[in-house]
Amino acid sequence: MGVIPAPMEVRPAPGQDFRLGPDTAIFTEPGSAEARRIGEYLAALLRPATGYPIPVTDENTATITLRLGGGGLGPEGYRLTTNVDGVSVRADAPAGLFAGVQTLRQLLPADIESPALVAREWTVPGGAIADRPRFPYRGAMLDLARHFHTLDEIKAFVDQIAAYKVNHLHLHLTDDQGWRIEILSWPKLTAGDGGSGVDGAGGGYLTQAEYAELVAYAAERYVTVVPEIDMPGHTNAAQVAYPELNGGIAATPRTDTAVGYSSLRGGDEVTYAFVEDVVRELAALTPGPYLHVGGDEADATPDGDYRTFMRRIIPIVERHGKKVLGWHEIAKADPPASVVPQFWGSAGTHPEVAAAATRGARVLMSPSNRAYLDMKYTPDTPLGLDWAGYIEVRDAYEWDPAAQIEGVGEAHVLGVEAPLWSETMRTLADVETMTYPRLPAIAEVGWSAVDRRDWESFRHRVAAHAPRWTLRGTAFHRSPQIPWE
Ligand SMILES: CC1=[NH+][C@H]2[C@@H](O1)O[C@H](CO)[C@@H](O)[C@@H]2O
Repeated sequence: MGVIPAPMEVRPAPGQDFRLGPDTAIFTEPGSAEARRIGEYLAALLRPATGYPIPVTDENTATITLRLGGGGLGPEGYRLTTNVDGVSVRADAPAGLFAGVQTLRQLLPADIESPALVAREWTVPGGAIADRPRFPYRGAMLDLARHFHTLDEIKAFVDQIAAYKVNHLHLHLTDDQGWRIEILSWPKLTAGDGGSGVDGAGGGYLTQAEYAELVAYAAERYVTVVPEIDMPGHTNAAQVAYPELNGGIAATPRTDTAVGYSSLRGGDEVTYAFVEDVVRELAALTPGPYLHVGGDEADATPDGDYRTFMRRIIPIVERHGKKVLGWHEIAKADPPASVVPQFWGSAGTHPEVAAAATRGARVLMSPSNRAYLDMKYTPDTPLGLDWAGYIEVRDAYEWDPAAQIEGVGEAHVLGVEAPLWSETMRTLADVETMTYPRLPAIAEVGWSAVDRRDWESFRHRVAAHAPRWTLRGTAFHRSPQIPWE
């Protein structure tokens, strides 16, 4: 069975396959609008290829049932049982139902992903699955600053990652080359398309209405949006728009990919008025619990200023009801335990991050030599960078988030996230080529128990996903490590 991420427990029941037919219907219990919406989502997945009407009903005669309650496997866990009479998905919460639906989707033949009718048998293998994630946070990050992606492209990306139970989308909205989110109280940030992007291509920005639409779209797929305003470094675009943020000197627009040269001025009160306005507006548009403040590569910020800055802005974010995420340098500001450092180094000893974990912080793991999907697969990969090394599929798969940093074990790990920095990626196809098949690998790293993970099994399972991506029009890299079908 080619399910990715690998479920916790699978008990096949030979001879108990369920066949979908023209009379197949989906039951969701009356009173749960969310369950009903998940039922409609599933029906919309099944109708095009099967050609069946697949009504969603609260009639208990349906053969596919989505029920809330009695799962006993936590907020994202589910139980999926299939026999000749039908398929039952049971979960304690809607997110678990949605996870079970993604598994059901993968239990059906790959042809189910076809947008057009495919005349064939549609069977679900008999058996029982009990499943729940190892870590609560499995994410992907899109860098909209270096090269912008339209709302529709980001929605397509959300559809794709939700299929692998990835439940967070981190949007890197601001950087030296561009500012990609409308802020009403600082309108010049997005004048001129928010900056032109790397090599002068890739300008653009999300209006607040578009951002709100994206957040809602993602939430319907149980993907939480995490917005990032990178500071105090990586701020050249803001300082081009507002010289007062740069001591009165207009910064020069940048389209190169250098880092570490820009900094907000920690000693100027206007800096904190700016942060307050930006955080206030963004927090109001973000139902998710996190706001990412960046904090990486603040080489132009004196250490003392960095600490002062972080100690002043962390309370601003928390006052607006959000938890702070920051790249792991934030740990040097001795932040409160509520702040989540996002680790982007490589495995080893990182005392400041370990100290934060000891104080009770949880760490989000994005080791750059494992999870950075902007790294080339091999030296001859046309797209991507190579400063963290080459990441073939096996490198993205064979690592343990609880064994990256000395002193940061299972209990300290919030989860995993795969960043896609976009210096060299301009189109959604570029992003997809770097994302597939490595993101399913990282999704399994974040979801599946260690004893359920095995490279030989994964490489064969992911090979069977290529027809799904092709039918969905998702580009992917045909890594020689995978026995593609
Ligand atoms: C956290 C972090 N800061 C840097 C680093 O990762 O590498 C990325 C490219 O791989 C680059 O785009 C980013 O600005």
